Amino acid sequence: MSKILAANFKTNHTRASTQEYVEKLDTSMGELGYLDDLYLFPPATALNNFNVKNSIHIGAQNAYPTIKGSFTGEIGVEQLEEFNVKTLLIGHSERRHILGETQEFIAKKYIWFIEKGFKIFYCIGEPLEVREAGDKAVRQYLVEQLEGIDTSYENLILAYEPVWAIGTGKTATAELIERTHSMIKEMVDKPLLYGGSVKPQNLAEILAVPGCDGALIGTASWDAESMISMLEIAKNID
Ligand SMILES: O=C(CO)COP(=O)(O)O
Repeated sequence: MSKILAANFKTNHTRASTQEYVEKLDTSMGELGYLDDLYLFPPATALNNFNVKNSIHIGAQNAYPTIKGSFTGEIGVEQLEEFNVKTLLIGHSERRHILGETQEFIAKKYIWFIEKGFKIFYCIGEPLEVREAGDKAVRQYLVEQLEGIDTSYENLILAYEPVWAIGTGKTATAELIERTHSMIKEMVDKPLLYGGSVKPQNLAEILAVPGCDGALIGTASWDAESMISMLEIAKNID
């Protein structure tokens, strides 16, 4: 099965640098003969109608469940439609833990956007203290993060991103990823990506894990050359 790669820019890149990045990636995908889908999540200010030849899909890192309205600082469907954006990241741990999104709000957002037909990348993952409490605690934590989420939705991609591995350089071991992915797959039968300090040096090992359908990459995706080298690695695994 072909692997899904996705790049989460978080609060990095400008409109101009995103344009350059997309052009570089598009050219390299052509040269490599990379035919799989690549999802990019630039900041909202860099969303655009990119003119690309390959399967590059642009998603939003966040949006408010509204077409338009009075939600200061937020963007809704009207702003996404301008750039043909039909893909959305929901449930990222930074939005849960730093921006304070509750499971109730996340579920409301999810339901709203699936009704609009959006492709959803839905993130789940436990903090360190839960991991240290063992598999049973992890399972319970992940079950709670799936509360109110219609997991039968056809356009759903899940991402398992343990909080302790995000931006820390501390990647989960292949064994732990395999065990946790198999636990999640028992609950939800959907494509499942791993995220958390994925980089060119560990991508091949991670993509080879049974039950790992791709990677959601933060830090190591921000540099176009680094991302291109990961496309090359993913292509050789297919
Ligand atoms: O949060 C992530 C992707 O959504 C992962 O971030 P890092 O790759 O920087 O650990």
